[in-house]
Amino acid sequence: MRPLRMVAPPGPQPLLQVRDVTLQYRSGGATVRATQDVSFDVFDGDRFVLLGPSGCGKSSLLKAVGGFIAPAAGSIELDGRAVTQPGPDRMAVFQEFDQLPPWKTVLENVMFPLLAAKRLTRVEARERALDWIARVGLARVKDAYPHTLSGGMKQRVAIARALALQPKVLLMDEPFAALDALTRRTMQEALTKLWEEAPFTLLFVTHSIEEALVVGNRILLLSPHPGRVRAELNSHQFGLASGGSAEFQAAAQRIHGLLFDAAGAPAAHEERIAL
Ligand SMILES: Nc1ncnc2c1ncn2[C@@H]1O[C@H](COP(=O)(O)OP(=O)(O)OP(=O)(O)O)[C@@H](O)[C@H]1O
Repeated sequence: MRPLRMVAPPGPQPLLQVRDVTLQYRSGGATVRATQDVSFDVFDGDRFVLLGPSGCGKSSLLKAVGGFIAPAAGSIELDGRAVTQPGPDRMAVFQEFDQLPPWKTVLENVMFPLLAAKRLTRVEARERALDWIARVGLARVKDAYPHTLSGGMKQRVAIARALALQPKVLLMDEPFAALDALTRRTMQEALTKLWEEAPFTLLFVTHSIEEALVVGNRILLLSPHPGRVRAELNSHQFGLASGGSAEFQAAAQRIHGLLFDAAGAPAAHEERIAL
């Protein structure tokens, strides 16, 4: 079945081009296919969400864009260059709270990649790190060690650390999934606010339909294992304030239908649907 392609891409050249990407793993002598012929474009300033059921290959796609795994078929280009390995132009934030070295303070954690990239002096790196720590609201705990911070605070450090390096794309793999509902909401707000203050390009993985609508301006729906593109949707009309609205609920229903319900599945031809 051909995927729905609802929206003409905004802007001329995509920053990130994913073309017909098939990802697979060797596991115990067998081949596990994670995605099949997945294509999408991400444009500068997009908040692009990969949404789909567990096991559809969202994390694998993020890892491939990160340069951690190579496609078995297809290509990934960032700014016109083939992605072949990890690089500081693609910083990642993961779900796990243990992604920060525990022996470094908040400030040292944020400074570390800046120093490792060797683009800034120590003084400049410190200044940049302090700025980002303040932007994520952690100035007060800049000298604290990760084990003294809450899950939400640790994720804020990880976000500051990633954005301080000014990557071309920020990769986020279910970054708020391990947080309680209230903190998750606060983190969605914090991320949106950071983007509004200084837009960056985001590739965000979630299996929460609501989170996809709130965080993303464009959403790629993937079918169950192995992941194929099911549909691509514009969701820029929704934000943090839209949560309870009838329009938001209807959009969430519609996406649910596209993902899980054969009756709600699109016809075998391209059609335009409004969220
Ligand atoms: N290292 C690996 N070795 C073997 N198979 C793997 C490996 N990593 C992922 N897979 C398989 O690839 C498929 C896609 O996994 P992936 O983690 O990318 O999906 P996902 O959509 O991110 O799932 P979830 O939402 O549960 O995190 C799954 O069948 C998974 O079991």
